[in-house]
Amino acid sequence: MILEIKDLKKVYDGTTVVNITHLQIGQGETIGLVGNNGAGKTTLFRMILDLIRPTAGSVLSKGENVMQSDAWKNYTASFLDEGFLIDYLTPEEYFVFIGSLHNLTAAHVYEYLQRYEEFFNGEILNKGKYIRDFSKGNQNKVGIAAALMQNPELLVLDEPFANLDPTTQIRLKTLIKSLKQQHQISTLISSHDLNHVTDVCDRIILLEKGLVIKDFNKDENTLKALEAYFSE
Ligand SMILES: Nc1ncnc2c1ncn2[C@@H]1O[C@H](COP(=O)(O)OP(=O)(O)OP(=O)(O)O)[C@@H](O)[C@H]1O
Repeated sequence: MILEIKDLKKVYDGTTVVNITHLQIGQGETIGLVGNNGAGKTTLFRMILDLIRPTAGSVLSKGENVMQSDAWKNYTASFLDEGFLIDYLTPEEYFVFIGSLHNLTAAHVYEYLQRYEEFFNGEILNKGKYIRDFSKGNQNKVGIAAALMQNPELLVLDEPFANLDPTTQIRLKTLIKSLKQQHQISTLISSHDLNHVTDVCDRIILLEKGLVIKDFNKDENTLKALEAYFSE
């Protein structure tokens, strides 16, 4: 087990926005987190990454509380939003910087980037532009690729398909699936795209008003079941 959530609560202005009694995430699981706007997905991710503190409860990563240990930072990579990027760098500079945090040389980083040529679709590298001047979709590509580059054991992506063009969405799904096959990586993906999330994930967790309403392994009926749930 890589993650364990115990009695986790976040309360804003008297409203409980996350309320999860117990949740376990196993090694190698690809988990899709779905739920309508305001369900608490991003808040949950922020507590998993110790970006915000819970009102109560804890997140344990390999048994250690993420608020009290730094160990998880060595094997966890994430991209939640553009706040993770550094606007005044070019994508190349940003990748080299992130690589340096993980002891990757610039040469390693450039070698790694070649593998993502298709995903970048000629729009990211050698443009002579700063990250701030890229479109939102292309900024997302930079953030996602930088997260994948860290070769993490736990990968957390908040709405990675949003803002990507359909071609890149499909390429991202292929990337996530191949990562899963090659490494025992655990992945948490939030998404409003029920098609993509059921395609790529083997377990789906449905949040509503901060509560886990459903938690099930994917089978051939999952997409229909989710569509029925959300059309009620
Ligand atoms: N800093 C904050 N202060 C007050 N309320 C907040 C804060 N951050 C989040 N919330 C509230 O918490 C609830 C959950 O928000 P969250 O962003 O986690 O939902 P989400 O499931 O990620 O939604 P979306 O699908 O729209 O991204 C919402 O009602 C939101 O308004």
